[in-house]
Amino acid sequence: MKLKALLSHLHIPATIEDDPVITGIASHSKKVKPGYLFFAISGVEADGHQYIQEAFENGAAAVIGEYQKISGKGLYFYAEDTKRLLSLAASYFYDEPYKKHKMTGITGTNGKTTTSFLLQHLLVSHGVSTALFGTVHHYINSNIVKSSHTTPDPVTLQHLLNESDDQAVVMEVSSHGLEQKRIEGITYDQAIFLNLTHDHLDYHGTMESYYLCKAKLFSYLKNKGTAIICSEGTYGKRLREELSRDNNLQVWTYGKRKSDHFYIEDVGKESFNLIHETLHVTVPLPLPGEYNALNTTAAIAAALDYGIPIKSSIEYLKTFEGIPGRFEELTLYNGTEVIIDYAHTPDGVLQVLEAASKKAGNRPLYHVFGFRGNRDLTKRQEMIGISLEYSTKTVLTVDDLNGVDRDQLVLETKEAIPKTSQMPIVIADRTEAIILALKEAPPNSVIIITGKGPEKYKESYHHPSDSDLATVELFQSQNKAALL
Ligand SMILES: CC(=O)N[C@H]1[C@@H](OP(=O)(O)OP(=O)(O)OC[C@H]2O[C@@H](n3ccc(=O)[nH]c3=O)[C@H](O)[C@@H]2O)O[C@H](CO)[C@@H](O)[C@@H]1O[C@H](C)C(=O)N[C@@H](C)C(=O)N[C@H](CCC(=O)O)C(=O)O
Ligand SMILES: Nc1ncnc2c1ncn2[C@@H]1O[C@H](COP(=O)(O)OP(=O)(O)OP(=O)(O)O)[C@@H](O)[C@H]1O
Repeated sequence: MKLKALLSHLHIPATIEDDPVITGIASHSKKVKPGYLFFAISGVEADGHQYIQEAFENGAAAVIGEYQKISGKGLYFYAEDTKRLLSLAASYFYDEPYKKHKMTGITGTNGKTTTSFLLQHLLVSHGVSTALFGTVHHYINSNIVKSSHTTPDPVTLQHLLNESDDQAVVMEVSSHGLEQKRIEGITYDQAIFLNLTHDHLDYHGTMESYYLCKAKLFSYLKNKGTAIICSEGTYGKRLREELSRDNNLQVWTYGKRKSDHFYIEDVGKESFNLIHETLHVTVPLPLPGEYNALNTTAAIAAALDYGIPIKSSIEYLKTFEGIPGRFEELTLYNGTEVIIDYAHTPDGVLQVLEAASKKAGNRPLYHVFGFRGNRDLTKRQEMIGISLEYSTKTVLTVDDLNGVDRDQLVLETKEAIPKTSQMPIVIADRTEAIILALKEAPPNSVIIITGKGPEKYKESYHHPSDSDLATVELFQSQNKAALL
């Protein structure tokens, strides 16, 4: 692709004699190769304009930045909003690959991974080849691609969209992705709003700006595209009101009210009832909890928009195999049931503990979890409060340190404990904390470990294990051996 064509697509005026061939796009100076177009971006940690020289040294054919002028030599163009331009350029460079697929974007504080796995399962079961972008992994042309971000950076995203020969693309769209305009240059056929509750206030500042950021996903919908909105919660209702004024969209709501296009009732352990227009059906619950009945309804509604009848989706749900680290269950030799879950927000913890305590009934419920360093501190106290309310015993530990000293994180965690009579145990070593719960919980208890889900530990701990599941399995194998 020639530089002039790219600049003209981005509406950047340029009078240049040479028109070099652009061989790639980059926003990180160290990824620049000869012939690349480099975008200088002012970020949270660094300022890409400081790396322009390095980009030229690595062979950049040209640079686009937000400074009016730069010192030094090289083809430089001034423009506003390089984050947006980077995404538009990447989309153009890779031939606007969204056009090859039917595109679904899913946003919300919690449930993006769950809903995207469910929708992918329904589509694939119906014979629609489906790519997936998300936290656990990306999935392109039936191959798993490692994921470093829920919503990848624009160059990776557009490259993978171009690589994908899949008919459909189901994409988790994070608020960071939206704020950083990573999805600019994509038009969606359908977009799903799951919920909005307390998270990421370290980044967004207020719930209002967090909401406005999430709501932006719907501005990327095509004309007559479908908006699927969970109308539970104030923000879902607000979005429904705002979008229903837009005659260019098809707005479907789901929730627990008869006024919803898809409404649910009688959520049990195994199934729930779904009502859509004149259809009343019983749907198998693929994962426990009312929140998963809602996630499943979102996936069924999205599948219907793809032309998949609800009754077919119900059949397909019977073969859903679950998701790593989302209410993942295993039973110990002594009858205790262990649940590994990715809940890491107050609402996520509340929902999953409600489901776990229903499962536990009169049996003791132990809860092990910790906080990530350098992430929204304001949600911690609420999360501990919820844990203390639902669990027989709470064991607090650490999650990823993210550069924070472990003792410091433990101190911050202790400071977040609400002043209640029931004090949680605090154990700095995550493997020790899990093993303590496993040892202490009487036979036939329920133990829930939240926060990390399937992710590998980033820290090293006392016991030789690299994930919550591996720690439980280590304990299980040692104790089985002791019994023999
Ligand atoms: C806060 C945040 O989201 N930051 C993301 C953002 O970084 P940034 O724009 O702030 O970049 P920066 O590090 O300040 O650097 C500024 C610029 O200088 C450039 N640079 C920097 C160094 C250098 O040597 N040369 C160079 O050119 C950088 O490439 C960048 O363009 O853009 C980068 C490139 O796309 C991302 O890798 C980075 O993700 C960081 C690592 C991150 O942890 N992000 C998380 C919070 C995130 O995005 N999470 C969401 C899911 C959240 C959830 O729902 O749980 C996700 O979608 O994954
Ligand atoms: N609809 C929901 N409402 C509230 N909590 C939910 C919902 N769905 C899932 N959860 C809880 O949130 C946790 C994370 O779920 P999931 O991974 O599907 O969300 P996510 O939005 O993809 O999160 P992330 O982007 O951080 O990975 C689950 O393990 C569960 O505890």
